[in-house]
Amino acid sequence: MNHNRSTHFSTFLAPAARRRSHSCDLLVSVRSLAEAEIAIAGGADIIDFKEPLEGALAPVEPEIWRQAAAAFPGRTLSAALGESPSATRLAAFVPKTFRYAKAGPSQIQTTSRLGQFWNDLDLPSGVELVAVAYADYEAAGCPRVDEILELAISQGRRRILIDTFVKDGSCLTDHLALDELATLIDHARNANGWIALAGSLRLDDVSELLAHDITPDCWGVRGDVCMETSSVTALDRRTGSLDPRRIERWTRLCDQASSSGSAD
Ligand SMILES: O=C[C@H](O)COP(=O)(O)O
Repeated sequence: MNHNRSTHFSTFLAPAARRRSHSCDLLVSVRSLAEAEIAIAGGADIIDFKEPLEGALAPVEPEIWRQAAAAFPGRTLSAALGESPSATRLAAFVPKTFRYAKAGPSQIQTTSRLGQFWNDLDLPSGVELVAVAYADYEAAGCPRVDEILELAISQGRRRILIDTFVKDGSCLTDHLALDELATLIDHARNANGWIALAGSLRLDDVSELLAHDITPDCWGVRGDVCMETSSVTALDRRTGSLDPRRIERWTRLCDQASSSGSAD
């Protein structure tokens, strides 16, 4: 974890603001109904459908969304739509009982084009867009995280996910320093936003972030809840099978984070 890189942010606000009324959700990305059942049994709050083999935010087949909507009524379901133009093409197919849809900003170089991209997504009315920002924005060819957060706030969008675009083993904190993350969370909270952190995070990373009072509204994970294989590549890990014990460990950590936050 790199704590000492230069920052685009000038302020570092007090941790108390970050912990205000804090409760913490766990989002687990799954690629099938069978995986969704494992994630639900392990205590995940948000079941996010995506195909990890195809990229950071790649969609599963819309047929899997439809089956999930029928199989898991009452659960909080999310669909990864991919980047543009896939997201634009798929938005209207998200089942209306899904709660969230995530759309990636890669190769959209300006905030004005990104704002238009979001506005053009034809999501069913009950499905809320989660605006995604990539910590490795240069590799993704999109605006910086703080610019995307600002754009989301200016459009009245509450949900933002900070993820990584390149899944090569580097993680969120290799691209964003602690003070940057703290400032982003405070900024989102002050605008009544909800902010999720992801990006090849491991349990140890999350423990360390929590120890530094980095307390988002949600942690998102795929790779670290998959079985460890003999292969060491990050791609193999995140495309492997889900490990129920690891999901439970993440759930426990989120529960602890929620209870310590709500005591403030
Ligand atoms: O939305 C969250 C992502 O699915 C996280 O995936 P990852 O932990 O493999 O980076």
